[in-house]
Amino acid sequence: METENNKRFVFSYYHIFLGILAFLIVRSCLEGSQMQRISYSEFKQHLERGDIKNVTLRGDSATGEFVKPIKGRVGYQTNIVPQDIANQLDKYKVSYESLGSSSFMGSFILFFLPTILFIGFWYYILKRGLKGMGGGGSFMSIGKSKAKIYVETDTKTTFKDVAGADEALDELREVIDFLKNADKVKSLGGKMPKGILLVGSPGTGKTLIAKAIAGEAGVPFFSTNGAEFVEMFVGVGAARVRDLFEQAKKTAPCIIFIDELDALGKTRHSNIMGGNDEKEQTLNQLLVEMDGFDTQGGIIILAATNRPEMIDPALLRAGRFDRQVVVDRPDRKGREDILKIHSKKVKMEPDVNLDSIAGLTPGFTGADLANLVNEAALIATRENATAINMNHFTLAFERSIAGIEKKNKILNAKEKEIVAFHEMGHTLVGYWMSHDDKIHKVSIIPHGIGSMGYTIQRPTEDRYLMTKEDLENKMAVLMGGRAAEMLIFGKLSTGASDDLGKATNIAREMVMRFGMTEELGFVTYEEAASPFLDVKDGFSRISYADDTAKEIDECVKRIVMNSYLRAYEFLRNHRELLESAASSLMLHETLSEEELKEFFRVLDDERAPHSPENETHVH
Ligand SMILES: Nc1ncnc2c1ncn2[C@@H]1O[C@H](COP(=O)(O)OP(=O)(O)OP(=O)(O)O)[C@@H](O)[C@H]1O
Ligand SMILES: [Zn+2]
Repeated sequence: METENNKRFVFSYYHIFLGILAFLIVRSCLEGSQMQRISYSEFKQHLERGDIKNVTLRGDSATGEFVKPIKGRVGYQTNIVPQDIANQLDKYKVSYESLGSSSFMGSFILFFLPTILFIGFWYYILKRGLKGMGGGGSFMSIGKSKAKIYVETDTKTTFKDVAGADEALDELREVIDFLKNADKVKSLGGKMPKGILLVGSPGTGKTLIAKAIAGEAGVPFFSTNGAEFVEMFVGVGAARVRDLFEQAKKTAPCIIFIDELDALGKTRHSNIMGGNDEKEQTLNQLLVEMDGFDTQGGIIILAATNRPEMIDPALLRAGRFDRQVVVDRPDRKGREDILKIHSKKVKMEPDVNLDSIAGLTPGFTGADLANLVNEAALIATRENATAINMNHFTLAFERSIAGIEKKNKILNAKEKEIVAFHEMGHTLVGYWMSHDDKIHKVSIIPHGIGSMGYTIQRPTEDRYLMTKEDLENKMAVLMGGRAAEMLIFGKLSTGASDDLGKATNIAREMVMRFGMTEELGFVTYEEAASPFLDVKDGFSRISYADDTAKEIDECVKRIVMNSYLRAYEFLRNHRELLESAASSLMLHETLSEEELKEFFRVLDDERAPHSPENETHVH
């Protein structure tokens, strides 16, 4: 919203400029083309012939219309002899008026104002451009306060206003301690991350969380939007970034929040023509500012995005936004809590069951739920009800679901079932194959583009070396999703393509890089890259024969298939466990490490020794 307003403001500002200019130019052109310049004697001849219709006197200058067009001109302009003119006009009875001797102002407006406006306009643009490029410190103030920067010095929002994002909040708690005790941390020489990137779908509460951190820590909250920085004139965005940091430094400790960081885009490599200097300059300025201050000053920059892949890698490097916190869509319990928060602001009948509404709304974000409560309140008002009842909620739900389904990927009951089995397949195989790895969390809440649910496995220690067996286990875990789907539904779905891709890559590496197959021996078949050629450009040289290529493909296929069969066998032998775990996942949508223990206990009893894996994130 705010972005829009600001843009409109900026646009109209320039447009008024251009409008006046165009008007004046067109007007003077029109006048010029319709007006004939004549000498005073010519004028007197016309007077004699009765060609002159009227006369307007402005000091020494006279303008007016002919009775009928002469040489295509309807009017004339001439310089008069002031002592003579009145007599002449009276003699021929031509109507005239005098506008006094304001000819200076008149010609000033007519001739100089457009020029001045024009020069001023370009001067203005040039100066702003220069300023952005780091020139002309004396013009500093020109760029001030153009970007919409919101400052809240006394934020009332706290963590109490946020629900269903406990993990994200836990990760951010230390930031609050840091801001609260900025002085102490400083004296101890402690280090904090400068930038934290909140990643999550629109409406999951990223802005809310950032504000709540400021509220909890009791520090000012500067917020702005990445799109604010991208203007049509080079250098403006960079100037705004500088302003923002200048202001923030004065009020440290504080939080700077930049929404839609992705608006600054990934411009640096994608622009062959060298265009879009504006984005690049803005981005560079942000990098400079981030590198230029240290967190001991007590400024923490939070940024939000729902398209982390669009963010320039330079922004993610150490010392910048090197910490990422995922803000997920809320699970069932989270949704209930969010509903509780928002329904506190309205009046509700006791029959309203928030838990069952939470059950109806998988995939809804915090913003969607806030809207739902709002909508229900509107419906209740329209019905002149004294409080919101369950019926109002049902109506509101029906109204909002269509839009939300379109906007988000919301699973229907059948899809939910398939995804639950798929994810549980990963989870159980994962736990079985690698007992050292902790399964951290499993969820069927859509997580991002191209993935349905997810399973997060955390390695208990960092791994540098992996054995053949490790890799095979890893592949089996990846194949566990599809294996579970096949076992239960007997059908293939598209949900496993990401897994298959990852498993295939591992198999390829085993064959081609690690020399782990008997058929192809301890030989690497890596594509030999010349130092002068970029492998990614497709110019790499293949250092093996066509027959070998075929053999490699077959080998890869066999390895992947074997891992699939291993996963399938395991799940077939534990079908009951799979079913009960999947139905629990369907109900709760997310299962934590703690909640999974119940199912893992069954496996613990028959465990075979296995080795750990690296962290895998399988879909
Ligand atoms: N976890 C939550 N708990 C409570 N309310 C929430 C939550 N998430 C969102 N909301 C509600 O939705 C509103 C909009 O959320 P917010 O603007 O913070 O989302 P966002 O993730 O920043 O979205 P965007 O990516 O569009 O900027 C909040 O003001 C709040 O009322
Ligand atoms: Zn999967």
